[in-house]
Amino acid sequence: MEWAALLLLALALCALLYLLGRWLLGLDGDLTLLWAEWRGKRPENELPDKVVWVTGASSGIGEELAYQLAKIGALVVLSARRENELERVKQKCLEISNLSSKDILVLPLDLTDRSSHEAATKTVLQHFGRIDVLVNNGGRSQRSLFVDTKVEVYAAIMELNYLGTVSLTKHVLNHMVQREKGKIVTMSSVMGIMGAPLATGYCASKHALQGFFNSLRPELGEYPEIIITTICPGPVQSKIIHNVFTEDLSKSLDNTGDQSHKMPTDRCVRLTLVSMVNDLKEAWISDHPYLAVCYLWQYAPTWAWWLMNKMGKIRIQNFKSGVDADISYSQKKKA
Ligand SMILES: NC(=O)c1ccc[n+]([C@@H]2O[C@H](COP(=O)([O-])OP(=O)(O)OC[C@H]3O[C@@H](n4cnc5c(N)ncnc54)[C@H](O)[C@@H]3O)[C@@H](O)[C@H]2O)c1
Repeated sequence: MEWAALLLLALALCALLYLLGRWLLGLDGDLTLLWAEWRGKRPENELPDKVVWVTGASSGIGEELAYQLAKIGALVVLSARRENELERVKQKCLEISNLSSKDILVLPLDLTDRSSHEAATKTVLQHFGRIDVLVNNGGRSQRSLFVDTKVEVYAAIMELNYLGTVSLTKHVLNHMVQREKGKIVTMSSVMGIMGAPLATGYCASKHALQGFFNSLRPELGEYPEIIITTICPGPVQSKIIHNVFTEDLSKSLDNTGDQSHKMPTDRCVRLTLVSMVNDLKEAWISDHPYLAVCYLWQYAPTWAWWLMNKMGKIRIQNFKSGVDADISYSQKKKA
């Protein structure tokens, strides 16, 4: 009788552990973020009529941000370098929302042309009278080994991902400090937390952003209504691989590989908006194994370094064989 009870207890424990494991494996964001999604403020209630400036709005995550913001009724500023692409995004925003043309400002902007950022900020203020949220989203990744990569590539990555973001933030923050309110949301990456081969420069630029914003936040202590949020996505479907820096500034990636194993763009953007309206300081948005590695990197770095060595070998092998560097971590290998 006693044995039977013990057996039943063991079986129940195994079932519980199995269910817990399945639940943990299904998570695609850190626990604070997923709690906020479940119990916190909803973007639909918080963002209507807010002026949200999105950089890198011509493709990928920035483009999807424009659509979800427009549907919710936020007033949007769309920035990137290519005006025709921004006009295309604006047209679609108008088709899927109740916004009118004046509610969406197309503002071409090159993040690396820092001398233009003050005037761009003034243009937004002239049009809308305020900036409630700046989303620093524009940026490019990297696929190249350090030994093969020219130093000029490192300078270009920092100029775009780091200095471009810092420069625009500076001008917009001046306005937010005058108003004593506003939100600055920056697309960092899980690569801003961990390190990964083939992305030494990209990781460095995202680590720089993390350090910068984590230091800026306490500098703004006397403005409790100015919120600094960094978003750390893992692999997400977008044009990022088409636009990566390689070992040479003049070279693009020959084979971009299949991207369908990555997190859908709309899910990443939804969780970004949840993070924005719930004033999260940092949010991790990723499927496994990157989400698990984020936790390890934060709480047990020795294990994370061991695991990254294993994953790193696969990344480099994939890259050299012409498939997407992250393909093997996914359940469905299509490439
Ligand atoms: N897709 C991912 O897997 C992933 C993961 C983590 C972080 N991110 C970050 O998300 C952000 C958006 O990337 P994405 O995945 O949508 O890639 P994407 O290539 O589809 O979009 C990047 C956007 O940045 C713009 N951009 C590039 N250079 C610019 C410049 N000089 N000036 C102004 N705009 C410029 C592009 O025109 C485009 O609109 C980036 O900061 C990226 O680092 C992406």
